[in-house]
Amino acid sequence: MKHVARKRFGQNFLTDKMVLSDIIEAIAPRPGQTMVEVGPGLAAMTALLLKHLPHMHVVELDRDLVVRLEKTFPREQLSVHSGDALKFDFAAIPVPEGQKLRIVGNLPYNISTPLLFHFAEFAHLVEDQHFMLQKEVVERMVAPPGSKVYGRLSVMLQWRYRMDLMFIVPPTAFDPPPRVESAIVRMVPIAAPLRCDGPTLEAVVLKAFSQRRKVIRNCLAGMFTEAQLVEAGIDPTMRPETVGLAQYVALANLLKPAA
Ligand SMILES: C[S@@+](CC[C@H](N)C(=O)[O-])C[C@H]1O[C@@H](n2cnc3c(N)ncnc32)[C@H](O)[C@@H]1O
Repeated sequence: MKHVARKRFGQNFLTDKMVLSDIIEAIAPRPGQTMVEVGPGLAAMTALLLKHLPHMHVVELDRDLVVRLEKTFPREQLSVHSGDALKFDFAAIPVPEGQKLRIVGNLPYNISTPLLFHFAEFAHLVEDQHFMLQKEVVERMVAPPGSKVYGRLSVMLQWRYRMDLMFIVPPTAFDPPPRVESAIVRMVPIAAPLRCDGPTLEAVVLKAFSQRRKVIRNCLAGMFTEAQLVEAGIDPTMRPETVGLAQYVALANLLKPAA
């Protein structure tokens, strides 16, 4: 029976064979690797990945799709985890000694930011992540300081990952087509991120970017004195989008030194 795409689950299914083959090439799956796909949908990517992998895991929220996946693929080939990826414990996936998990997915765009923050909790267990996301989101993720789109997402993710926008995918590659352009991003966790307390960094960055057009001294008034900004290597008249990751980390360490 034909599956009708559900908007509330962010369902835009990839149908373009060239794009699918480019994605698989970018992921470069190898037998023996432990891979989990988030939101497999109608298995367009899953089926191709399984040509390279004897087994993989998927996490899918839509129960109709879960049933379809279980009917299509034998259990020895596909472990289907029925549920919400935002609540999924990626640490529960068994990985052979000395190996790390690879995460892939054409993600539901309506929950992409919370999903990215959820994945970040497992960064130490992960080898890499390849995701299809809204192009604007990927541009924010990889933006350097000084860019108009550099913000909370850039700082928090660049603290944990090395990231590359691999290529752009047009709406015509999907059924139904989304209203926006998409992009593939590669995220490789940084082995030794700059030491600091994550929630404190998050709090500093959130406050800094809550009023982008003000100078950093005013954005962070009440949290840091001007002397502390200078101590962290920041000119108090800078705007939040020109302050680099190392400076935000230095500020977080002033509030709460890394354990
Ligand atoms: C953009 S579609 C991609 C489908 C398929 N991978 C493809 O490329 O054609 C997003 C998929 O994520 C699933 N999904 C949505 N929210 C989810 C969640 N919270 N946890 C797990 N899967 C979710 C949807 O049901 C859908 O299958």
